[in-house]
Amino acid sequence: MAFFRNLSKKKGEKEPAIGKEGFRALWGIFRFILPYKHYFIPGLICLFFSSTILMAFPYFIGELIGEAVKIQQNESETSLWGIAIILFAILGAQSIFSFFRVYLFAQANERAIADMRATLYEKFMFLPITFYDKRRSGELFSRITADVSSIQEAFSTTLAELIRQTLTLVVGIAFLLVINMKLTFFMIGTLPIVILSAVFFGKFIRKLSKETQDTVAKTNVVVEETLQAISTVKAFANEFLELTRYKKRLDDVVAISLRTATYRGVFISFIIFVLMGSIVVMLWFASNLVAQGEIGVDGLVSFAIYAVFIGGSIGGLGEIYSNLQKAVGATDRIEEILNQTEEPRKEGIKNESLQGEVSYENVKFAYPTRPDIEVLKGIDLNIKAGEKVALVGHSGAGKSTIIQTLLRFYDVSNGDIKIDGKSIGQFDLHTYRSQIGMVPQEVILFGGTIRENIAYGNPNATEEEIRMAAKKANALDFIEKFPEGLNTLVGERGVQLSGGQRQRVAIARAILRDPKILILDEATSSLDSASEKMVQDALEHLMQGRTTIIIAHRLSTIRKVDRIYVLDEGQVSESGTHSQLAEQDGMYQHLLSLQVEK
Ligand SMILES: Nc1ncnc2c1ncn2[C@@H]1O[C@H](COP(=O)(O)OP(=O)(O)OP(=O)(O)O)[C@@H](O)[C@H]1O
Repeated sequence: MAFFRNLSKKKGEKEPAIGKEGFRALWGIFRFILPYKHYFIPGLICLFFSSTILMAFPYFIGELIGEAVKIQQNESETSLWGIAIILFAILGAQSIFSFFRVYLFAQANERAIADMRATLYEKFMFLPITFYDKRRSGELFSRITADVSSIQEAFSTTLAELIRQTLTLVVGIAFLLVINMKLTFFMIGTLPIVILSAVFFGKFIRKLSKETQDTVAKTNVVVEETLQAISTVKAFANEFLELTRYKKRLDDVVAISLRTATYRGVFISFIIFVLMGSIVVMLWFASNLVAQGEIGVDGLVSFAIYAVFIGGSIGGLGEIYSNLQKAVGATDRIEEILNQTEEPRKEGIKNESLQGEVSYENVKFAYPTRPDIEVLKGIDLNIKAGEKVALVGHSGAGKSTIIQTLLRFYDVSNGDIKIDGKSIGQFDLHTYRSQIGMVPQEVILFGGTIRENIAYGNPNATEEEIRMAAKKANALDFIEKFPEGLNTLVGERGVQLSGGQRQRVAIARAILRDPKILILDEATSSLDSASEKMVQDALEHLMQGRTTIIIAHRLSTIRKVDRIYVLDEGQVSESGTHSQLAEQDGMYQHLLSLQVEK
């Protein structure tokens, strides 16, 4: 039956066959178990005993029945109690070993799997942004969830099953040979017919199951998309359109599932016929041997039970193989991530406090995903410590790219970026980034409380410091209006706060961080004027005493900065104060005129 279960459980994905490499990968992932070998090895020993002890069971059942027949025929006077007690002793010993096998495996496994998840997560945290540019977050998410779970199953159930079934097979066949060689060879001769027909049909059914899974997956995409954008669906009054779309997909699912079910029905009845047929043939052959006196009733009973054990273990091998396949695939994908190079963690100047002088010297840069397109084409910037500058320019001119390179998300291919006269590559990454603060364009908060979100700027901050930061960010008033105050939950990604409120929480966070260099990516969508004023006041507060780089979308907010750099297609086309640039017949003037027209 395990074979049938396997078919229905089969997921849509197809894993490659397990080769030498696959086993090597699986062996490699075993390193996570090694620290817990003092649980794992005794677990293996218990598994060995629980499996082998059980193999004595059919033998004594045969003895019991054989003895009963002899008593009936007055050939023996022994009490059956003795054998029954042995059978109970076998069962008892088997249960104790099984319990410890499960317990010890779980002790090793749960810890090893938690270590594996932590190692992967640590990797995620320290992998460079370039890694994320090439991958979808949903895909990475499934590495730490589904793939780790497949490996967990392999380490706990699958491995145990593999050992148990193999032992059952080997010990079982050995017992059978002892009972009667002729019958054993006859059984081994009929087995391939059952196995071959199961494998042949099984493959066909699996293909159909995959089709069903794919169709179901497509249906799920519709639900996922519409739930994510439910406000858009409602705003366009397209509920019925979506419903029709979904029902159409459901019809497809029903059609293909029914087709698969028909074939599965044929398959199951066929297999049962072949299975039962082979049992009938076997019993016929065995009865002949009994009639000829070659085998006793006790031998026949033991034989039948061993045959069931062996049949079960062969049936189980299919499921074991497909689980191993899944685990090998998962291992490959996990190893691929674990082998990626992280951002440097320990190199460079540590604990140096920055002054905040920033200079770009002929910086050229292309994103690794598009190496042919140079986004920065020789940028020069000179920003003294404490100065406030703005970057302006058309969409796509390279403003955000300058910030990304300043944050060392990417290394530049040419030129140098220096802070306080030292190339940024010389600093320890943690020391360096912890002195840069950022208020992003689209503030995304973490789903906890307002307090946790502000404290993200400095996890060691005291309650007083958090309140002070909220006050300076003009956020304390609105926070205190919530009944829960700082303990108010912000909802997933901060959706329960307004845009302006979210920005002020982000400003409070930056104030608490107290960075030497501050990056303000101005929100493109404008807030209402009252809210805008509060955010602007909070930003003024935040900018005091720090080098500030503002990515400006609305030119009205940057009139007072020390210098404006106008970017055009990856180059600085003009720079100067607002009044200098406004008088110049250049791009800034053009941008200004565009905004006035609005
Ligand atoms: N991760 C990335 N990988 C590849 N190309 C990118 C990436 N990010 C941005 N680009 C490209 O680099 C160019 C500059 O983009 P950038 O985001 O720096 O412009 P921007 O001036 O900040 O624009 P906006 O005002 O619209 O935000 C664009 O052509 C963009 O398509």
